[in-house]
Amino acid sequence: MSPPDAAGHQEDPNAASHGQAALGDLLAPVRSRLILACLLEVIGACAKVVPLIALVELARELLRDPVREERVWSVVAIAAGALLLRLLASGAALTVTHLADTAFQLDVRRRAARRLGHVPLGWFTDRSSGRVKKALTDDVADLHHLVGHAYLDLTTAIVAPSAALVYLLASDWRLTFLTLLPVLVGIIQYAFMMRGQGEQMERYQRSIADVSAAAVEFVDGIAVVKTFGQAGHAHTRFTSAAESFVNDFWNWVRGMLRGSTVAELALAPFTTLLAALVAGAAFVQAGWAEPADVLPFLVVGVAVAGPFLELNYAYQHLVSARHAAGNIQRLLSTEILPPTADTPAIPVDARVRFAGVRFGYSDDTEVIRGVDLDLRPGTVTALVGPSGAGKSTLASLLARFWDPTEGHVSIGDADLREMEQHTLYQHVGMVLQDIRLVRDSVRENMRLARPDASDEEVVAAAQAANIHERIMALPRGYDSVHGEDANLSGGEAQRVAIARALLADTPVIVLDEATAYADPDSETAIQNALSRLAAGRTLLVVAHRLRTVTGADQICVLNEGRIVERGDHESLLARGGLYAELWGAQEALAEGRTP
Ligand SMILES: Nc1ncnc2c1ncn2[C@@H]1O[C@H](COP(=O)(O)OP(=O)(O)OP(=O)(O)O)[C@@H](O)[C@H]1O
Repeated sequence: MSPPDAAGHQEDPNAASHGQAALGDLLAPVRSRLILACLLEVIGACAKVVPLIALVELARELLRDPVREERVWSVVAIAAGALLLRLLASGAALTVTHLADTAFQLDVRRRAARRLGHVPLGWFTDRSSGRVKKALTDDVADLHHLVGHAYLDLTTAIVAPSAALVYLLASDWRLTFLTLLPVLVGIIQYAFMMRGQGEQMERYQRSIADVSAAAVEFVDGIAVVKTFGQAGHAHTRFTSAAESFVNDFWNWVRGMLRGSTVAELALAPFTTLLAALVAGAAFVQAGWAEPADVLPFLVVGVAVAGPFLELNYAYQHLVSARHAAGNIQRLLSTEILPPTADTPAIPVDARVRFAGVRFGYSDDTEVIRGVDLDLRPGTVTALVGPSGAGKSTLASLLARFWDPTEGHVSIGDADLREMEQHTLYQHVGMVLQDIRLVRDSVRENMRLARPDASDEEVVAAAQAANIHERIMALPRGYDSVHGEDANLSGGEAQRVAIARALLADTPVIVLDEATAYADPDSETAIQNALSRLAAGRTLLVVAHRLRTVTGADQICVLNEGRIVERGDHESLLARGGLYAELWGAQEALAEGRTP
């Protein structure tokens, strides 16, 4: 399988448009619970309007002569009952949505864990880790707001005004129309303002992304740009992105300022009240209504206009939730390794074979262009060659970071694609250039390879990797936690990784740039550790310093994705080809001569 976004994934700018479908898919398991919650909220929203109507009826009753005490008490009881019902129904609705949200988050995180457990290891770069974090924390939090609150807010914002409207229409349709005229104006004004907002919103999001990118670039590269006296240049990039953001934002807001002031004024409860008062007074004067008939419009009219702004907020949440759902859905559909055959292959020995292997990170550039290579059990094979020749890529195929696009890689006659993951990693161990220690004790970091290893075995592996003394010098020895009280240098972390590989005791080992961090002191320690690791195993070493691999059983010189020379050190030197050239250049450098 080829990497879907190995070159670095850009967030899909059209995520929002795919978002609706994604949202539907993601929420499918909790849809019935959400419907139930919305139905409960409908009851709560209707009950919310009842006390207002009761207030009107109470006022009407109190204006009568004589006052019917019994009726007054029944109206009060209905109002109190409605309040209680509102509390219970909305409380129950909130409980249901929050339970649904918990189930939804668990489902998303489980699906993500299952999916990511089957994506190729090469997919996990810093950038993709950032995407995973964003999707599983920020985007899931955005959806929490939608699932937990916004659907209910939306329901109340639609149902409560509708119920109030029905009551008003039943009281007097002409007064209803006049009272709600400003609301109508406000809604039309809003609709007018919202035209083209999608485009503006996208421009705004792009400006924010530019500012973030410039800020990250500025902060990440500050040491380098300062070293080269270019801090001013990086600073200019950041300020111009920020200025362009401010301009875009101001143009957008300025255009909306007048319109939104008019709309908000028209929708303000005070305006509805004023309209009801003016229209009511006119109707009473004209003899078309009694003063008591105006009361519903003064009290309940406000309930129609008020929730409109809430409707707007709930809609905004829906829009951002769609965007978030798009991101989560893309993470959950990350391309995975094809499933293993029904009868998984098991290696018969530690022989490694690359047969006609071709691979590219993208369809248009091939990095490995037809490699045939045999690694006999118990031998050391070194991959050398110019930078960018494809050495690390070829080695990573043996640990199944990616699958070849053509040909195959096998261990003990078992194609890697036909092996179960755990079988593969029981056979192949890795010490890579990018050493990853997890935030846990040094002991547990080593035990990652074999959780059942005893303390004695851990210490023995650390001794063999020449790192035991250093670990004992840490504040809490083997219990020191990486990143807290165990701050290991690159070379030391590498020896921990070698100890881990020793503990894993796999018959095949991939070593990538095993001497990258070595200072002269630790180089000997690392080399000794490596010799112990190599003993009896099949080793594939990516080497930059040719001196470290002169003893290898076989040295393969890679150039532009092909093996151009192979043999042992002596025979390659005698041949006078690329290897001899690289050797000459490195020796000259080591001796301080110009190559
Ligand atoms: N994850 C990746 N995504 C896309 N391209 C990549 C990736 N890793 C490596 N490449 C590209 O593949 C080519 C081979 O890289 P590779 O790291 O395998 O070469 P190398 O011989 O190990 O180089 P070096 O000695 O400099 O480490 C290079 O052009 C590199 O830019």
